[in-house]
Amino acid sequence: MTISTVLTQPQDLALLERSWQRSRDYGLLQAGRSDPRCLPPSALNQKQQQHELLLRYLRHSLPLFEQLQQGRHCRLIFADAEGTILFTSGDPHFGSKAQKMALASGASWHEQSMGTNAIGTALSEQKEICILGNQHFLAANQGISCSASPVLSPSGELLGVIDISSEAGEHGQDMMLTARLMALSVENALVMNHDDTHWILSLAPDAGSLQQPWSGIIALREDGQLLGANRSARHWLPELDLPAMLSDLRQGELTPVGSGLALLSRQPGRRPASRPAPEASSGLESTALKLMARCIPLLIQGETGTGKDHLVRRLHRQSGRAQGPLVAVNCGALPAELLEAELFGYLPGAFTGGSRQGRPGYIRAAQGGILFLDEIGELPLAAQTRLLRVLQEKAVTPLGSHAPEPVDFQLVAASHRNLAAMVTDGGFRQDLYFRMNGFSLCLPPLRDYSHDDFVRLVHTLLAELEEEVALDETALNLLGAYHWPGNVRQLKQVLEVAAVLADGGPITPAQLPELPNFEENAKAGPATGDLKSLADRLIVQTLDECGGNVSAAARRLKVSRTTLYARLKALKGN
Ligand SMILES: Nc1ncnc2c1ncn2[C@@H]1O[C@H](COP(=O)(O)OP(=O)(O)OP(=O)(O)O)[C@@H](O)[C@H]1O
Repeated sequence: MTISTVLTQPQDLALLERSWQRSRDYGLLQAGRSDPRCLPPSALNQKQQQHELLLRYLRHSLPLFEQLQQGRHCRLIFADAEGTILFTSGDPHFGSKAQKMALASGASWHEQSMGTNAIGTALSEQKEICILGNQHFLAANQGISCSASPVLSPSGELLGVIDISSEAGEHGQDMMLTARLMALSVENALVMNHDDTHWILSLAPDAGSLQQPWSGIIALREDGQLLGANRSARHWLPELDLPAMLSDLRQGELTPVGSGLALLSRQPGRRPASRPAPEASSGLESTALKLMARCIPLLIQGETGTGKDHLVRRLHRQSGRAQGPLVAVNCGALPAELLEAELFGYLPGAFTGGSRQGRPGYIRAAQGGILFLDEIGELPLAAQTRLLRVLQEKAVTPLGSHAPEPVDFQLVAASHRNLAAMVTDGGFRQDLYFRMNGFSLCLPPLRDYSHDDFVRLVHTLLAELEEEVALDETALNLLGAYHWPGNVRQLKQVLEVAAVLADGGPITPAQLPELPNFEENAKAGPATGDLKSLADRLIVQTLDECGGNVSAAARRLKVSRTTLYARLKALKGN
């Protein structure tokens, strides 16, 4: 996707008219209520997890927002590509009570439910947009003004928008610029911190613009393979021979390239290449890669948080299609009525409410790369039939067209649902199931990991943390005894929290956060329960074995005496 960086003026009447027309076609009434659809907390949490890196970088850029909008009554919002708000910050007093609720996390600002608005319209038009007061379609939203700027992934997919909303009369043009700067800084952080990044190539027309948020950034692997680029660098890519440049360029020296300048630097804090890669291929992965080389579809099954998405990204990086796009589509997150249009694309005017230019669709966007259909079990039957035809004919016919267009992509599908059972129940087409299930991988839940695999994963996750941190054996054993209903996602979060609490020292049982005890899923045996009660049992047992000597027990537990006394006091209190 390319984005115009020219500020879209509010008087872009053609764009507004298109959006108002779509709002009417969605059946909305101007005088209607502004009640956004709201996600339940579990679904919101899942979406926030999917964007956890992006949200982390957004939080890191908050000082920029605060500095630029100091004292203004406005809110900063991030909404994902479906228009769902995943993050808000800024003036908590801005807006009426209703507006506060409508601008809260979980609310959807897709045009379909909210009509013309900066978030939904920026997503539909895929460009920066400012919607002022009465330019909103719903009268109920006309008290606010908003500016939204799209955020792209390192491979150019639309991830969502950053929006700044204020009272209608208090909206300055600088808010659009702030939203754009925030979007650029988040995009740049995503490119620079791409897993595996060893080299950063900065590009700009002159030395003064180098390393500004709007200059080009390309992330490269140790061997010069492209990992990602920000939106400015994408214009330069066609004229660059990256591996050759990597051998010619000297680190830290400004070098003329085409009509501009390039600066090569090593990613700060990048660990030496000799350190084993945390994602060394397992036997299963190398089998999957061999099959992918023959374009055989893969089906990945596993509970939530077991690492399906992570695996697909690893496979993409190691596959012959690494230079091609990885287009990830969550079939469960797209509204059913939009799914076919988004997946298969459509011609201009194919249906009322569609973008005037038509859309290529995700399948064509995956040309030469991988199409990852997550939650494939949520695909409606009509879309299943269409997808089957695409796989059989290796061609896609966009909505409104009769001319099939050849496509070449690797299909990887994933589901946490039992698809075979869905086939039996008639919820999933059997022929599609067989067609896309060339090879099936099942990712085990964390509770079924062997001790060695669990320890290996813990070390991989620790190695990914920003700061190096050690984990003592008692804490490791406690973690191993827990049943991890949220799988790798949950373990990763626990380690992140514990690392912060450890504050530079090793993680000991004292730093492990309290975890929910979903007993029904717990491992059998005496070592079940939440971490806190496991830790308490261990403390009592150790103290017993040390004959009540607190100093000896603290030494054995590898915690300070003060920590042990504090735990004992809390235990007594209970
Ligand atoms: N092998 C791994 N190494 C390091 N991190 C991992 C690994 N597997 C998963 N993760 C991390 O765990 C979290 C959850 O993984 P992921 O999103 O891939 O799970 P999922 O099975 O796709 O979940 P869902 O079904 O809920 O979408 C992510 O933050 C991911 O980076």
